Amino acid sequence: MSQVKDPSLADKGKMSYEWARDHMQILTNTISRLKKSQPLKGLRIGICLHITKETSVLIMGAKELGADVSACAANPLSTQDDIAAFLAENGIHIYAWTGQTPEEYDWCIEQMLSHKPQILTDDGSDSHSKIHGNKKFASLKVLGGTEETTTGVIRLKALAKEKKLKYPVIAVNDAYTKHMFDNRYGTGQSTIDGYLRSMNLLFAGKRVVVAGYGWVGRGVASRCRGMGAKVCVTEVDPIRALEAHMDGFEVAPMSEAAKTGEIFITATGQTGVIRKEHILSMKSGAIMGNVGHFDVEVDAKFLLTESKSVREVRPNLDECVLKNGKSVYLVGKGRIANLVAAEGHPPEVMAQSFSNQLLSMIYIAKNHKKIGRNVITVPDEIDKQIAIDALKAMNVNMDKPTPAQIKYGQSWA
Ligand SMILES: NC(=O)c1ccc[n+]([C@@H]2O[C@H](COP(=O)([O-])OP(=O)(O)OC[C@H]3O[C@@H](n4cnc5c(N)ncnc54)[C@H](O)[C@@H]3O)[C@@H](O)[C@H]2O)c1
Ligand SMILES: N[C@@H](CCSC[C@H]1O[C@@H](n2cnc3c(=O)[nH]cnc32)[C@H](O)[C@@H]1O)C(=O)O
Repeated sequence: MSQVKDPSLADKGKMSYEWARDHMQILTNTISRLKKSQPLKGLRIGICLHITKETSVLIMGAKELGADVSACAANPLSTQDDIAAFLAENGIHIYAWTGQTPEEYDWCIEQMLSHKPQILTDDGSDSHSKIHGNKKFASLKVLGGTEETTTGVIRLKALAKEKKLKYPVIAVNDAYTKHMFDNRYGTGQSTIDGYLRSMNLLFAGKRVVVAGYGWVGRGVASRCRGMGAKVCVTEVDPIRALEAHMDGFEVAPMSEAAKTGEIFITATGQTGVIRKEHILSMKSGAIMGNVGHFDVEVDAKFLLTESKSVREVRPNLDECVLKNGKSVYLVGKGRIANLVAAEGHPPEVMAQSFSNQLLSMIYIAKNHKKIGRNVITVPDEIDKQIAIDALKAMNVNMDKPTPAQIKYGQSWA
């Protein structure tokens, strides 16, 4: 009951799964610890995440804890086909392959939902939003859900604000052990990886423009600086712009940065951050892409449909010859470059995010009635425990406050 690109890739996928699993100690320890008690026994779990080697460790973990799992991709271009084949061979109902059309992407989400998940885990809220916006799924009885990323949480909070949210959701993104590490260090590294695989040009000495100085933007800007680039940040929030300035970055509006930038990376979750007028003012040779959310941060539609000509000059790099005669380049069709042009975040950082996911699924299973139709954060004790586990996995020791320090810290005198 699965649909993947090539089932014969399962053995390759198994090796990839094992490589990730062996570097996701926090997650695998949690799975081993809970295996005996089977906290997800008999539950149907629906997963709409990037189908990567790290995600396969989470999915196999949920299965080991007793769940019946159906899965689809959270992006039409991010599926690792060997991993999808491995999961299909291991009893997961999976509908995912890379290079989906928008219609196929939609169809796969619907197939995943056809397994009637009781707990729904999403990345970007495309499946949560389908349940809320499509009558076909109105009768689905979802006990609760989780959400992996910043933009997905924003969409769910908007539903809750309009009192339209149908079930409780845990905003996994909002855990400290998720956004401070995954969004910053994970995206920081995997963005460099994605851009390098697609363009294979030198960062050192280049003028890189990073749009957005949130968790993702900070990570990307700092890693680009580490590669020797001259980084300029664009922002709309005065506090974030001030922070970027004091972190030593140049800060400018996009209309100015566009004229001098050589590599552009958007990380805002917004729409129309790099627009037609910016693109037309860029230097010939400029390379742009996105690591925020949908393919609307950079105006990919303008580049891909209104250029004089478009050709893929390297994997995941389109040369767009504009009507003004300049050639500019788009990474990964404007979709998240770190997952489309590379393999997404490294396993160690996803171990933290996915430990939050797994423990949140279990929390929903036990507490969904108590939470009500709200978006809540990951309980503090889970967040802290993951930090403790991560330190242990990385062989890092820290101090404990002494009784005298605890007393001193609580005293007004
Ligand atoms: N590619 C990945 O693997 C990955 C990982 C984590 C998060 N994300 C996504 O990246 C996006 C950013 O996430 P975050 O956690 O950094 O969010 P955030 O809210 O911390 O930061 C977003 C920043 O963008 C700024 N911004 C908004 N509109 C802007 C504009 N027009 N120009 C310049 N700056 C603008 C905001 O002021 C804010 O500072 C979200 O869509 C999130 O879902 C992607
Ligand atoms: N559906 C949206 C979601 C944005 S992706 C952002 C999320 O991807 C997650 N992510 C990054 N790398 C990986 C990975 O390798 N495997 C699974 N998820 C990942 C990460 O936790 C982050 O919150 C879109 O495709 O545009």
